[in-house]
Amino acid sequence: MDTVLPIIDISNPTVETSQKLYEAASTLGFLFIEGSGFTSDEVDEVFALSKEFFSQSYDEKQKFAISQANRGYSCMNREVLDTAAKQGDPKEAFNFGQFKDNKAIQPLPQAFSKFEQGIADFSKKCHTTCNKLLDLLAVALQVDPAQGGDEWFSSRHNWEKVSGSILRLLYYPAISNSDGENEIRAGAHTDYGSMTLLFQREGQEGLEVLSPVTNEWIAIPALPAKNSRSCPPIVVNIADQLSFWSAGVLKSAVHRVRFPLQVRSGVDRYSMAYFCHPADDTLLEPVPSPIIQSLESKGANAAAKSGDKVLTAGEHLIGRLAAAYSWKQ
Ligand SMILES: O=C(O)CCC(=O)C(=O)O
Ligand SMILES: [Fe+2]
Repeated sequence: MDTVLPIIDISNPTVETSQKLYEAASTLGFLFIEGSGFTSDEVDEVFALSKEFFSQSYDEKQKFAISQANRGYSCMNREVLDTAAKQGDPKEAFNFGQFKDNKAIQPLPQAFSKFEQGIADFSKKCHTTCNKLLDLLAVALQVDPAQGGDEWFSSRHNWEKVSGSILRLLYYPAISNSDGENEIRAGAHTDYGSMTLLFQREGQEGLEVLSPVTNEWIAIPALPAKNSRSCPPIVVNIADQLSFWSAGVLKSAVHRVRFPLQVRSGVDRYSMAYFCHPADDTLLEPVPSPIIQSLESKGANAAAKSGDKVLTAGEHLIGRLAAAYSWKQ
């Protein structure tokens, strides 16, 4: 199928798969994966819980208001993704932090606590999928075997270690106003972690990517599933920390959500994002890759090269969240 993004099948990955992934990651920074192993049933189940939670009253949801640890409910206009914007994003979200022994480390509303194990499994599967993609990127980057080789990235994303990884349910209610067509529902931003998986629903499009190649906004479709068992292709995007590690060779592209069709037809958008982060104590230092070293690139980690202090993943995240939620640091 022709789409604006490549669709990469990761069910039986080869060196060619890792090349395709690298190609997409180093140009647009966005791609679709299929053959991920997620079934439509397991994805639909989490979307159903999401719908149930967001349909509750404001007061009910606010009992789980987002904390500085970035867990819980973020109400309409709470988060300012584009920090240059005057007002917050007209969207709602619920963030699940890490799970320990399949239990959330945050209070959960009833809509979720009854399915805690299922959400923990889903979150872990997202994390495992990201680690599979990270290994494939390391193959393409020919990371020095003596320094971690194909597992250089994934060894920094141990599921058991404390990290900023978040499973986020998103809800963009249809807003009927005349200029709604241009309404920005999630301000332009890059993601903070290493990479993000995004689950969308057919007929509820809205994601747009600012192409690092042409500097034009590209509308990302929501594609149908390949067969009745598997879930629709999942959007994958490179985020800031992979860009840091790769001196900007892997692109953490700016993206946003803007309602085109939905507003006219009055359809809500539900999406789910898994923000995969390295362990908090991970140093954001250059990846030992001959490919990166051979490319002349002014990357986000230029500071590291100039001898400045190298940030840890945890330090970097605190700064970004403080800006989006006006937390005091
Ligand atoms: O809902 C979407 O499609 C995108 C959300 C997003 O980019 C984010 O939450 O970082
Ligand atoms: Fe994002």
